[in-house]
Amino acid sequence: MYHLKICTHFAAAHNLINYDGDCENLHGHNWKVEVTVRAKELDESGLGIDFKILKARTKELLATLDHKYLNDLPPFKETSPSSENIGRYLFEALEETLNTDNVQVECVNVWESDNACASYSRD
Ligand SMILES: Nc1nc2c(c(=O)[nH]1)N=C([C@H](O)[C@H](O)COP(=O)(O)OP(=O)(O)OP(=O)(O)O)CN2
Ligand SMILES: [Zn+2]
Repeated sequence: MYHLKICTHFAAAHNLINYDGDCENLHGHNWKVEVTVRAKELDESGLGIDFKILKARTKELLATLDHKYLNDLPPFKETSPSSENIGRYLFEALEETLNTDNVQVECVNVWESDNACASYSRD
């Protein structure tokens, strides 16, 4: 099994809901997003999936969050935009566009600062 990872980022504002503390107030982050996929086999070029495709699909998705107020967006209208929930949203959206017989999204890491990260993967 091959494991491929790309890293990109987006900037947005949010506030945690049902949270007792200063993070319930409007604030922002430069989130770093790492997407890992696994590939069973390589193509004739020796690639599990082209990093260009992985980056393009991820960036296209992150563009819908970039420079937005996350709480106003449909995925987070009823769901607190924590790094955990952002990770799950990205994971499920990327599965839709990336998963094939050969390639599956394995993990999404969402870093909200240099020292705090939430990861989402399936059991
Ligand atoms: N498990 C999680 N915990 C917290 C999340 C989260 O998404 N998942 N998010 C927040 C807030 O978004 C907040 O912005 C983070 O606040 P804080 O930890 O205080 O971040 P700092 O960068 O200010 O950290 P310091 O180490 O205090 O400088 C909170 N928790
Ligand atoms: Zn925050």
